[in-house]
Amino acid sequence: MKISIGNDHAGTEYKELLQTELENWGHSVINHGTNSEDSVDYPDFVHPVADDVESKKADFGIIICGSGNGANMTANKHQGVRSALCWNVEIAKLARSHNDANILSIPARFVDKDLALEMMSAFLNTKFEGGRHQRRIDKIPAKKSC
Ligand SMILES: O=C(CO)[C@H](O)[C@H](O)[C@H](O)COP(=O)(O)O
Repeated sequence: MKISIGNDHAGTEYKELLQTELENWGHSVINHGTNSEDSVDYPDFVHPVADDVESKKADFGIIICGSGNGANMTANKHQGVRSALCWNVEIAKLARSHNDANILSIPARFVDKDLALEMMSAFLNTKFEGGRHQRRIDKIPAKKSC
């Protein structure tokens, strides 16, 4: 699969680890993240990932910042993006099986590296269940007021 990845300075070390693992698993990675630990602004590195997912240039996105929240909020501004902030393996599986999430947001300062890898594996290997969950995600987009 094609995976687009983005991170700020808080996620650089995790990005390097996750990118290496993704490539070992045979995926191709588009790296939009900073490669330095110098302070940067997460939207600059997350919007390109959401663009890739929105345009279907990538199958999935992985975004990493300190708490995962800023990255997640940024990604969810894009149409067709469902970004999920995850902090354990079960939540990462549910984000796919129930929410059909297409971006995984990882809080690098609150999960260790092994857990980040396990969540990424669970996320990429879990299928959307459809059915009642499809009906619900169809209702997520905000309706325009008159
Ligand atoms: O903005 C964030 C929270 O949603 C990200 O976690 C950032 O990584 C964090 O705010 C960066 O903080 P820093 O003190 O500038 O390193």
